[in-house]
Amino acid sequence: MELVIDRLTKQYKNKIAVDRVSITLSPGVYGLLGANGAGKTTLMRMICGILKPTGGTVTFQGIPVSSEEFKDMLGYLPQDFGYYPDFTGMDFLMYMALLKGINKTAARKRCKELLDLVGLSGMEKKKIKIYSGGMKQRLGIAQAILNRPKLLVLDEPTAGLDPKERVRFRNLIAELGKENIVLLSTHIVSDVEKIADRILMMKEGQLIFNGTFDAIGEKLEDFYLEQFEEDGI
Ligand SMILES: Nc1ncnc2c1ncn2[C@@H]1O[C@H](COP(=O)(O)OP(=O)(O)OP(=O)(O)O)[C@@H](O)[C@H]1O
Repeated sequence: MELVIDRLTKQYKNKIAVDRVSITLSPGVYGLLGANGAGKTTLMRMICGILKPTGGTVTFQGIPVSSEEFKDMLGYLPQDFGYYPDFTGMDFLMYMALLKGINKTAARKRCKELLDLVGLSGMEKKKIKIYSGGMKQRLGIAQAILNRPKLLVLDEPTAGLDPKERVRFRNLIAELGKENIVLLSTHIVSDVEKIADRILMMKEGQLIFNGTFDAIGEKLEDFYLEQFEEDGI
């Protein structure tokens, strides 16, 4: 299983948000690090086939990500995911499942299974407006994996998670990363150092590092800060 990104570029007027990024991903968990504005969201949206590149290509299993066929293999949690506050967790997941074309009986079974997996069973009949930030994030992850995606893309999924929720999240991601490609973005080093098998780093639209955590080890934080030092971050 391979996600092949080849010279991927996105230009907005006179701003190059993603600059000739080339990388091939195979199953595992990838942590995409970068300061605000580095181009993480733009890159992820192109990988998901929802933003058209200015140049370059993205293919998954040889299929262009702009194709309908690819959508069945993708799970995506956007940064600013719109939850419906008056929906219950179960209603929301069912709604997402039906949108993804899962039939009602199968959807009900899958939603229950997922609520359990993300530790939200017991909360499924409660309205989302009373959920904590971490609970909403877990519901977001549940909707992203409804269709058992082979490629899971999570934009800043660790925002708002407390330490206990972080552990739960890490275990869930590690499990999903065994057989699938999981790409998650963050600007916080400690969020990915224990989760990701590989670290990718972006700066001003370019991929400036691609390697294992072991290759930099405990110095990841220092290394990361060095890359952004001149920007005063
Ligand atoms: N629709 C747009 N029009 C113009 N410029 C844009 C647009 N979307 C993003 N940009 C610019 O492209 C650059 C990369 O933005 P992007 O959101 O991909 O970064 P990011 O690394 O995800 O940042 P953050 O961590 O803040 O989400 C930024 O300079 C941003 O201002």
